[in-house]
Amino acid sequence: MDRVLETLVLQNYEVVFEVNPATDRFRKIISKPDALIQFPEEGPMSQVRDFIATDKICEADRSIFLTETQLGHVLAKMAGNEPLSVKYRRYSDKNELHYRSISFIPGKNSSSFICAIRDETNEVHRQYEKNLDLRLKNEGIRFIVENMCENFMIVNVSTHECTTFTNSEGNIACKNHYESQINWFADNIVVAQDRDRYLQYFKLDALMERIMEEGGISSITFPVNYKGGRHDFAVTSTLIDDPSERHKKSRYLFLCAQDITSIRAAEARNRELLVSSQFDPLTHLLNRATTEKNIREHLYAAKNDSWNTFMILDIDHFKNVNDEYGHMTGDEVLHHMGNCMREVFRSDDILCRWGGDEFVVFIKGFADEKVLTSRLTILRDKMNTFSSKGMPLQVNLSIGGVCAPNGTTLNMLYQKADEALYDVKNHGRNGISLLRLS
Ligand SMILES: Nc1nc2c(ncn2[C@@H]2O[C@H](COP(=O)(O)OP(=O)(O)OP(=O)(O)O)[C@@H](O)[C@H]2O)c(=O)[nH]1
Repeated sequence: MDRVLETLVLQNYEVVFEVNPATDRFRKIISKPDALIQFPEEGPMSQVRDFIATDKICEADRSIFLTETQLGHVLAKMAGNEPLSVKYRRYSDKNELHYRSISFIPGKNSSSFICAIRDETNEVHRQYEKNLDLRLKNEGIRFIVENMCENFMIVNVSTHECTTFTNSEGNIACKNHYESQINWFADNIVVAQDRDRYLQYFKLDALMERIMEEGGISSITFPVNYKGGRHDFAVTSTLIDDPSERHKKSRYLFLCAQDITSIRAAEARNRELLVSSQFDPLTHLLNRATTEKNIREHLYAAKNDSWNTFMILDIDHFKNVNDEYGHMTGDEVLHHMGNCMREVFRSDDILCRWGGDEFVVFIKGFADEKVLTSRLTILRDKMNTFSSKGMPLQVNLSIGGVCAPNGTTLNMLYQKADEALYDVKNHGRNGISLLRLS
């Protein structure tokens, strides 16, 4: 068998003919026993073409097959030394699509050429699967880059070769060596004070270990100089196996870098908003709405046999302070009141500016009048010694309060404390009255 035929056999051709172009007749040279079509030993070449063109060929491929396999077309191609292989698809008896080809190879002399038929279905499937994996992988990367992060890096952990995708600059992908890339970032964008922390974290072995320790994903945030300003970047890393290399698994490190500057700023704004919605800006005590909510939550959750204390603290003749010393001094007094309350009560107590010159203290699970009175006395002393711009200004407080078991509603607590306060106001102010509900 000559070399051409040997090659054809090795390449798994099912049927090989020698064709005489002068007579347009074939002579069968090789026919594998499992060949799909068993052709006669010899006959007109048109018989082969017609048979294939009618034998369950895929409709879309028929006319191109007939055109490309015409003798004139075949001879013209071979004269130009162009290899000619016509691909076509046919359905099997089970209606499965098979990928086949018919190839035309020049013979030793111009009096004959070789025509060979082959089934390529398995190869096409293998190629398709590989392409599908690659497509899926690329689609996945594109999705992540477009939707989740601006910058993305894939590192082959065996070769340390890395590809960096930069979405902010129009999906630029560049190949590099992992360590060079990390060093480039360290030299060019990472803020100097964080350089060591950054380099330490991104040492490949250490990072891979950390990913495993942290359950498959590791994240870090560090500041960078980027787009002409200081930005916060969050980098999230994970390890994956390359899905397209089934037999020889390669590990890849995926790193997503997200600019979280605006998210951080929004979080800070939200925190500020939350604080300003809960606190009184002048005294930094809780405002009335938050206090009512917190007290109700406590009353709802606390044990029924516990006792609480609710007190209203009112500055005496505060209107006179404003009128005599001015509104600014009045504000200073209110501010001072807030500071004194924080000094005297515990951080766990609910301290509130209820409104105007009226303050509220709610003490959870505590109702010892003696202790409370001594605390209130300290508070009154502190307010008495208030001075504005070196000028002493005596500020007196009237305090009404109630110690009550937990089942008492907030409305009832307020009402009883207000009655006690009214009593103090009616008896010359500057005093304390604590009721005990049973
Ligand atoms: N400086 C200042 N004054 C305020 C503020 N809020 C309310 N006030 C003033 O607080 C004063 C409260 O006056 P009143 O309710 O008559 O009470 P009072 O003068 O303390 O009189 P008694 O409670 O009866 O002793 C009013 O003049 C309000 O204008 C504030 O934020 N700053």
